[in-house]
Amino acid sequence: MTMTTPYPIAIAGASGRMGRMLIEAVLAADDCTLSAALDRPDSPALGQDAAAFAGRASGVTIGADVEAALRASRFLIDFTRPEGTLAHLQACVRHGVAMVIGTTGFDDAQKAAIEAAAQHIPIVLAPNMSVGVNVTLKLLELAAQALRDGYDIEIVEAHHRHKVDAPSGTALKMGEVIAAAQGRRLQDCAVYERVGHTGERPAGAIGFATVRGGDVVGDHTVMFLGSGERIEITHKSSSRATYAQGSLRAVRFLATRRAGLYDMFDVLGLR
Ligand SMILES: NC(=O)C1=CN([C@@H]2O[C@H](COP(=O)(O)OP(=O)(O)OC[C@H]3O[C@@H](n4cnc5c(N)ncnc54)[C@H](OP(=O)(O)O)[C@@H]3O)[C@@H](O)[C@H]2O)C=CC1
Ligand SMILES: O=C(O)C1=N[C@H](C(=O)O)C[C@H](O)C1
Repeated sequence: MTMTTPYPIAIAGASGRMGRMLIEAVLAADDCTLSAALDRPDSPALGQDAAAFAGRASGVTIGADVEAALRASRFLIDFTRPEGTLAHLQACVRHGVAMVIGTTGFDDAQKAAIEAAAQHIPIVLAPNMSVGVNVTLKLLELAAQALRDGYDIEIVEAHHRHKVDAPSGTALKMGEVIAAAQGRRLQDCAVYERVGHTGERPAGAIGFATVRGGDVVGDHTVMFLGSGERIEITHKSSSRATYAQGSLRAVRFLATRRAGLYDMFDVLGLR
């Protein structure tokens, strides 16, 4: 019987909704080990055991020393905020640590910084790590090609009251996938707001609508609205565990990859 060394994984945003889900997933996976848990220097979680929220002891204390965390790690999974991810990115390049980035809400300059870092380390960047959402993106590619003419496209997403970015990274990715499948660019056709006397809907627009409230984990619906019929493609998340499991699949994928920027289509073989 051959024994392999488990992947040493640091989790950033350890006390966040996704951070906790990821810590549980890493502790439950035979091929992974929790090497470090990071939070902000002013976080009340510092000094606690990383699994204390679940009434368990992991033996890993939540800290704010990024350099020490990365010295002990081969991978960093980061679901924080764009500024946090960007700071961690530079540290990962210095330490040669591979990254799985789930954070959303990056601007163009921040995306360019991630692309530049991927020349030095392997990175999986995806606004949604769930298998179901990524299969939905493939369905949207097909639908967008077949429903190119005569169908108006609207994307509606709903999330919990704590979400800070809109539209969701997933909704934006859906828009990008649809636009690309139709030979267009999202920035040329996206409509993010409608208020007052808007006039008639411009042909070819891709509209976005955002709902925020309660504890909704993440719902996305794309409508293709024609004359006499409409097609709706919906994905609903009922647990954040799917994002955590997808992130561990991304770690396993990165373990055999050189520097480069990858996404969940690469991880799941959907390209
Ligand atoms: N790709 C995917 O599949 C998914 C992506 N997401 C995305 O992941 C991100 C996190 O979501 P969620 O877990 O719900 O958010 P939370 O607010 O629950 O958690 C964020 C964590 O990151 C920490 N943090 C915030 N700012 C910084 C910073 N500048 N530097 C370091 N750490 C920081 C927070 O600390 P503190 O509490 O002290 O602020 C907290 O621990 C969001 O962008 C969300 O859209 C979410 C689910 C799935
Ligand atoms: O903030 C969240 O919760 C989620 N964020 C991601 C996004 O912005 O698409 C993924 C998922 O929808 C949950």
